[in-house]
Parts: sequence; structure tokens; C-alpha cells
Amino acid sequence: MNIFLIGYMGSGKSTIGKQLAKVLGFGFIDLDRYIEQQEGLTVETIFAEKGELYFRKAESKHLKAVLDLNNSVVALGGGTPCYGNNMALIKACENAKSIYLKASIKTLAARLAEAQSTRPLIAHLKTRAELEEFIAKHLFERANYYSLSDVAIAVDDLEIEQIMERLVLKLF
Ligand SMILES: Nc1ncnc2c1ncn2[C@@H]1O[C@H](COP(=O)(O)OP(=O)(O)OP(=O)(O)O)[C@@H](O)[C@H]1O
Ligand SMILES: O=C(O)C1=C[C@@H](O)[C@@H](O)[C@H](O)C1
Ligand SMILES: [Mg+2]
Repeated sequence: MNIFLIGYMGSGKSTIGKQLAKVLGFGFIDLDRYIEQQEGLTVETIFAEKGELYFRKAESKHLKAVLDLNNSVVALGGGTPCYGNNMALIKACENAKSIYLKASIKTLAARLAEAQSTRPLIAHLKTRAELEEFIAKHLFERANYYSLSDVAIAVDDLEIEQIMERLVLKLF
């Protein structure tokens, strides 16, 4: 079985993914880190030097490789489900579950404000109001893709442990 974690930047995919893999005894892959290994460049550098279109094409290509894994938890990138036929490929995987970690604009903005500089899509935003406006518009565009996931968990105000408990209940 494979588990794919879906959600906006800052929703907790990497954090929850690592813990879930440990609990299930599965391997853990972070698609952003996998892309960096395969491309030999950080996501930040790919955006800066090669552009977003190059990144999106690379993301689709490397997604295909991780879809073939077994007994893995995969934290996808925040935009992965929203480009090309990525979400259709994710949904077509046998023995796989996709999980949407659903967080509010306020929660996401509070978390992302701490680490804006390393996230290329939001690094240029100056104020909290600009960050919230950007996230709100982006979520409006992306929510329909995220919502195609098999399972959704509302993560606002939940500790990592509580999210894990809910996840395991929904999965098995
Ligand atoms: N349930 C939670 N409660 C409090 N803080 C959390 C929770 N989940 C994640 N965080 C914190 O929010 C930040 C973002 O989490 P994380 O990096 O796991 O998100 P992500 O979805 O992988 O983001 P990205 O798409 O940018 O890689 C981290 O600092 C993490 O510690
Ligand atoms: O939401 C997005 O489009 C992104 C999220 C990150 O995980 C990275 O994949 C990259 O910074 C783009
Ligand atoms: Mg992550």
C-alpha cells in the first residue's frame, strides 16, 4: 500500500508524513527532496534559474517514479496535484490512499510567515495581509484538486499526535 499526502504549503505534509511512515513501518519520500536529489539542485534554485515551468515538468516526471513505490508514505509538493494529469495518475494508483491535510488561510499564513524565504512562490510577499491574500487566491484555484483526495483531515488547532490518531482511524 502507498499513502500520498496532499495539501497547501505549510499544511504539515512533511511533518505528518515522516511520523506516519514511522508508525506504519513504511518508507518515507518527500517529493520536493526527491526532485532535489534527482535534479542536483534545490527547489529554490530550480525556480530561480530554470523557472517554474521547468519545475512543474520535472515534478510530473519524478512523481511518476514515486507512484511505483510500495509501502511508502509520500509527501507531495503543495502544487503537485494541480498540474497536468498528476492527480489523475495519483487517483489511478492501485492500493493507494490520498489524504488531504486541510488547513485554514490563517493557520497556513501563521506557519508560512516563519519560513517564507525558502518557499519561492511566497518569498516576495512583504506583509501578513499580502501573504493571506495570496494564499486565499491560491487555495481557491487549488481546492478542487485537493478535494479529489480519498480522505480529508481538518488540521487546524490539532497537535501532530491528534492528526495521527484521526488519520489511522480513517485509513484502517
Ligand atoms: N499540526 C501542527 N501543529 C503545529 N505546527 C505544525 C503542525 N503541522 C505542521 N506544523 C509546522 O508547520 C510548518 C510546516 O510544516 P511542513 O513543513 O510539514 O509542511 P508541508 O506541508 O510539508 O509544507 P511544504 O509544502 O512547503 O513542504 C513546520 O514548521 C511544522 O513544524
Ligand atoms: O505550492 C507549490 O506550488 C509548491 C510547494 C512546495 O512543496 C514546492 O513543491 C514548491 O515550492 C512549489
Ligand atoms: Mg514539505
